[in-house]
Amino acid sequence: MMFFPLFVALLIIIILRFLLPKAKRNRKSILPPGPLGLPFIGNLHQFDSLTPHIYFWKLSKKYGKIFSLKHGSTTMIVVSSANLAKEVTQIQDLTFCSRPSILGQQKLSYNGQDIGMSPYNDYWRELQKICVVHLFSPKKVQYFSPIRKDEVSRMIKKISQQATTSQITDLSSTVISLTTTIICRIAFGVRYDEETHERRKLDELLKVTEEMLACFFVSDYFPLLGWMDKFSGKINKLEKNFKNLDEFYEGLIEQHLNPNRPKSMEGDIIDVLLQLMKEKSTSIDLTIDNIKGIIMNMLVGGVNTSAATVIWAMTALIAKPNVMKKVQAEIRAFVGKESIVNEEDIQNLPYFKAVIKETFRLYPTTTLLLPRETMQNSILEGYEIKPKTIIYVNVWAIARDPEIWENLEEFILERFLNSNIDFKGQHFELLSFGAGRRGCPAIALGVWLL
Ligand code: HEM
Repeated sequence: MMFFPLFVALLIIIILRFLLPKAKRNRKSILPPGPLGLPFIGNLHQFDSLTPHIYFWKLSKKYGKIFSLKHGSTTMIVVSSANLAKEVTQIQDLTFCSRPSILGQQKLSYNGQDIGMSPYNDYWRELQKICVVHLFSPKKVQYFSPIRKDEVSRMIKKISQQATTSQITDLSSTVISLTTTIICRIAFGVRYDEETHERRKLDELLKVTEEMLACFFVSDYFPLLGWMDKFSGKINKLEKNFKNLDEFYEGLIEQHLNPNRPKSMEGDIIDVLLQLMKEKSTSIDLTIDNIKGIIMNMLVGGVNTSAATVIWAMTALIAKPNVMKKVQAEIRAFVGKESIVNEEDIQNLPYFKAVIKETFRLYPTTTLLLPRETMQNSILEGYEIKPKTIIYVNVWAIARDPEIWENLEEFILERFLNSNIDFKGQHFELLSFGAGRRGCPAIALGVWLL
């Protein structure tokens, strides 16, 4: 009975929409085309949250390289071509470079006090500067090189031992463990041994954090229905996750402030940030919450992206034994008796470099980049885009654009052997790290000097 007035109102809206002369409807339509949604919820009921990039790719086949959707009152635009990606991330970067405020992300980033989820403002600009100069500069990336070498050597030893005792190696968990350990050592100077209680606790904490960051909260689209998130238990889970993370960061910061801290903490990311805070050498007052937000970015932005890239590359090579043989031969010829490739030598391994590029093309880890939010009115491909519109760049679809790539579903290294296309944000057909102001600030760390 309670829903009857709502039902009548919706019915009237639908009837009016269809009774309106077509010309008048068109005149109102300044947005790019897109699938017809329902009143109030828009296209939410059609959304595929597990593989949104594939869903968007299918829509782009029907509605074009730029299309729009509505989620509640939020307008979303999806672009699926290299030219439009360039428009969004380079030509009109300043218009499209903010981030939407999404409940889970806001909470876990201390209200956007991190780098990734912060809106575009003075605060974000200063953090970006800190990243470029202090955290992920070529010198700093080089400084962490012994950590990467040590961890890769340990992994090789473990795999060799497993091979000699005929044990099966679980590639995914081995690689995820590697990237988690490296990021923990770089960010806060601690090595959590596998199979320890502390390590299992951290892995679980990260798992729930990823889940909360990707979680759908009704209140993001229907603020008046926020009670539904409480009712479903999501808010409780988010609060608990936040509290656990906060305690974890507090413990680490306390250890760093202790004069008897282990030597491994000297020069790590928390150490650098605490130093900057103490010196007051930045144009904003860096706070402990800022440091916590940045640590969260490193854990969330660094672990799974790097691991997934390695896992995809290995999967592609296993499926193509001939290509695998060629890459192995190139590496063995170069390495000689050494058991590990020095990072600076990767420049001399063109076939191996092509593996990385082709993996980034076919299996980008951040398939839609991070969502951008428009800061002002703008025109994109002739359409009028209002402020606070959310923009997605479908990198996964661009990698499947037949106007750019031949045999696009095939893992073919030759396409990169005699080409200058790279993934550093200047070639919009290969945007694995994004581009422009909001492009990945840790690209050098992400690819270890490639
Ligand atoms: C293979 C590894 C990695 C890949 C493929 C990757 C990819 C990306 C992508 C696609 C974006 C969004 C760019 C955009 O919206 O235009 C991004 C942003 C970001 N990444 Fe990475 N990333 C990697 C490694 C890392 C690492 C190791 C860290 C930190 C230790 C990191 C920290 C960040 C941060 C903080 C942002 C947000 C930048 C901003 O909004 O201003 N990433 N990354």
